[in-house]
Amino acid sequence: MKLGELTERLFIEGVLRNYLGKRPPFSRLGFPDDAVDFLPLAPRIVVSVDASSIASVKLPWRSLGDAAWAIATGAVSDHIAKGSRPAYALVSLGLSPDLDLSEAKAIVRGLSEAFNYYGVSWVGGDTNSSRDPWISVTMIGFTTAKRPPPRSGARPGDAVVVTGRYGAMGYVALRGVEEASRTTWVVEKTRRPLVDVRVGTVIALNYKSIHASMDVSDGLGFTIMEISRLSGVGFRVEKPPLVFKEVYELCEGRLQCLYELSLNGGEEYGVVMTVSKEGLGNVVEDLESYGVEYEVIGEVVEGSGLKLEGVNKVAIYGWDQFGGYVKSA
Ligand SMILES: Nc1ncnc2c1ncn2[C@@H]1O[C@H](COP(=O)(O)OP(=O)(O)O)[C@@H](O)[C@H]1O
Ligand SMILES: Cc1ncc(C[n+]2csc(CCOP(=O)(O)OP(=O)(O)O)c2C)c(N)n1
Ligand SMILES: [Mg+2]
Repeated sequence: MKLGELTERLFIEGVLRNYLGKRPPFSRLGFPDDAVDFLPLAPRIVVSVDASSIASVKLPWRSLGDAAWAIATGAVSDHIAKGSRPAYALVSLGLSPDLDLSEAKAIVRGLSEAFNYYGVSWVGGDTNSSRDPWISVTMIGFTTAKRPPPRSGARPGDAVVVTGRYGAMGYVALRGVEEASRTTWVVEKTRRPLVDVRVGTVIALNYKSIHASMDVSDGLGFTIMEISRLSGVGFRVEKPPLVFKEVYELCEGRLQCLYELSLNGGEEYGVVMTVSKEGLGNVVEDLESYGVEYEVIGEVVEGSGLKLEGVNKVAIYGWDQFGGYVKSA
């Protein structure tokens, strides 16, 4: 059956409502009301919206559910970088009347699985008709941090901490989708991108010493360049971030190769943070105690741009919604 035959009303009542979370504690409004309400779970409320057409994340080896998961993960990631615990999601869907009900269900299931994994409650949204299907996720989170770290706060002397593991999407970006689709580990690592929500807790605990922070959605190199540009500082990088074991094998210890694969890509949702020298010990201790994967890759310096120690210039491509992979350094 096509959505056009089912009607919006029956899709909402018969499908979507089964995936909505319980009402937030003490709320008065919720499905099927005009809006939702809730009590804040921490003093500072953090809100973001992140949308994407399904086509622009649908690598050939991703199912519709995987693509929906990827978009939900992108929305969670922005909160983590700001020290926020994402709690409630409102989702707008643009779906074609020609879409099979089974495909629409796969999208809704992918979103729901992601929200369950991250502990986010799907509390509302909006359903629309669109020829090119898209998903928009409005995320509401909370933080105890009095000053969530901005992109623009990096200072010379700060240590550069990068969480997460890299290299699989770099492989896709550099070698192309064709070759990547034949490479099992790349397919496995990129099918459903993951965010480590514990990083958000560490950032909230250490907000005083984390001067800048940004999530890696559009590529690690691009993210570093963006913090550099917005903070008016340079980055001196002495070692690559953690990469997947297959990347170590592939690069056979060649630094140039490790940097090329780890700095390019995107959708490898770690966080880049710059941390005061005095605060670094506590940040590292907290990352260790939560079992977060991280590496201290270098330091913030006076000047501008990204200087990689021990290698020639590495071309850096960032993901751009309009341009695809665009050279940024
Ligand atoms: N359509 C829009 N209306 C208002 N602000 C926008 C819009 N698109 C982007 N922005 C703002 O531009 C800034 C940069 O966005 P972007 O680089 O896309 O961040 P991210 O990579 O985390 O999605 C953000 O502060 C975002 O809120
Ligand atoms: C078909 C296809 N081409 C390219 C990519 C790579 N890609 C798509 S979106 C994206 C970045 C993340 O998405 P975006 O919505 O720009 O996140 P934001 O920066 O807004 O947080 C990347 C690397 C992909 N996943 N699928
Ligand atoms: Mg972001």
